[in-house]
Amino acid sequence: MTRKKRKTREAATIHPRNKYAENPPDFALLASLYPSFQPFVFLHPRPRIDWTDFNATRELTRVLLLHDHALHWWIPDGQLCPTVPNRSNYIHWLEDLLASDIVAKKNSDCGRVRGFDIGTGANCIYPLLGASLLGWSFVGTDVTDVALEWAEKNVKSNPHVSELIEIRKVDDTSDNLSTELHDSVAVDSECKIFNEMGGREVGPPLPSFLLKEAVHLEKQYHGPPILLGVVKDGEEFDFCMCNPPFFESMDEAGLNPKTSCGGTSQEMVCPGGERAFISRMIEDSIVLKQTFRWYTSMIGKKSNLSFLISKLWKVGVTVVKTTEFVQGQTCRWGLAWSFMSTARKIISPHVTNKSILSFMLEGLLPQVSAMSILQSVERFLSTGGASCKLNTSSFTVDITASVDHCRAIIENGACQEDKVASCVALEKSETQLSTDLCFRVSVFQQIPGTLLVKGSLHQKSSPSAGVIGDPFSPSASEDTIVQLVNQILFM
Ligand SMILES: C[S@@+](CC[C@H](N)C(=O)[O-])C[C@H]1O[C@@H](n2cnc3c(N)ncnc32)[C@H](O)[C@@H]1O
Repeated sequence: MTRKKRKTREAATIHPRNKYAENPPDFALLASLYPSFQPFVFLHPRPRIDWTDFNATRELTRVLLLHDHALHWWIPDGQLCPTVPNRSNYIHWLEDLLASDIVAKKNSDCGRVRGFDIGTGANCIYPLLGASLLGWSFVGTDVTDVALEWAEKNVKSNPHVSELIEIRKVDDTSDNLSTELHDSVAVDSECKIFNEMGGREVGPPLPSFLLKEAVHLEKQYHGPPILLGVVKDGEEFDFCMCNPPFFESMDEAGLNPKTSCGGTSQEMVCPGGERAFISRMIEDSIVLKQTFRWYTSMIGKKSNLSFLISKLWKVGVTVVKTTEFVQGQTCRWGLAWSFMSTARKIISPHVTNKSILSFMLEGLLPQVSAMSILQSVERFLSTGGASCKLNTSSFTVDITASVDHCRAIIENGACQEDKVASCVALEKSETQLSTDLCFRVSVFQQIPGTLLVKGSLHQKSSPSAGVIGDPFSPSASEDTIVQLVNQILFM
């Protein structure tokens, strides 16, 4: 890539609030201000450092943290050395996620944001940046003694933020506990599904496909606990973040000869690489659900990004967001997911007819098209016993269903389709089905990755339409439709 192209690409991807977006580090100025940095700076033909020299990159990080963030910082030889502009991008992306109303906000800790940094490292970079830039509080975890010792040192060297940061040791031996927790969830849920198929109502089960994933994923990651077994009872966080061990082996880790940011095998490598590590994070998040408003991780390989996104949709998250972090020739991705209910963007101010409701679906995979959404709506509702007509030219599905059908589908929405059929069949035999809802679901393609979903109530043949307090009143029906559409889309 030419320098000009690289500069344009970087400018396009560095976060606009990043301190270095407009003013990249000025090596000549820093060298004149900090004599210890001078020996590492080559002034001609333009000021630069040797990125393959660990001492140079560490000194650059030290002076940047001191000069721009008033942070005192150091790491021992060979530990992973973070680049400040790049790590700041992740913090600002999190800030955007937290500020957005995509998922409901938590009312924790008097509005103070609380984060959880998985694998904070000796450098403790994310808690230090998050606390100093934005006043966030953090729990930073790690497994190695050197990381825990130096993370503590880096926190204590900065009394202005030290109250905000707790360094927590991950107990290596507690992996059994985490595995047991996963196993007990799996067994418990399997029992629930078994009972339900026997015709007994025993509460909403976890979908069985999720259990297969859980068992499958468990086989891949055999490291120390990540979230489950580390997060304490009753704790809640606005987000977790993670720069995981990306690689499966040290050979793979040494593939970029153009930089030397160090990194020991404990920091860089885990069996199964980042795919296994983040898969375990996903698995933990299925159990911890709303303990975190956002679960996030950095991803190093694009192929893993698509693998993990499809995994997330399968386990029933409500939203997935991604971003790209580019620095120099390094490109990384950010992946975020949540189990919180998504805020529906109802376009009601100018819509007087409240029987039309619409909301946006954002952050969709490219392969999730308007037609694929409509086809899943049709398939899902037909299996549940509703009558559906898909119109491929107007991008609509017209649906006629009883309110009981709709409710059964909503209540059993986490079931697989074959389970829904049996749930609804059960309902049918026990319930008097009298009230029909006729509604249309339309899907409009917005910008790539964003669809507008509209649910409109067409007619309703209830004798008690409009009676206040009637569960089948128009507003209850609208609510039913919106819940139903949400259920279908996020199943
Ligand atoms: C790639 S380093 C990231 C360090 C730092 N956050 C950064 O961005 O520079 C990954 C870190 O995760 C730690 N780690 C590995 N497995 C872990 C686990 N199960 N829980 C917490 N930390 C873990 C490693 O010791 C290492 O410090």
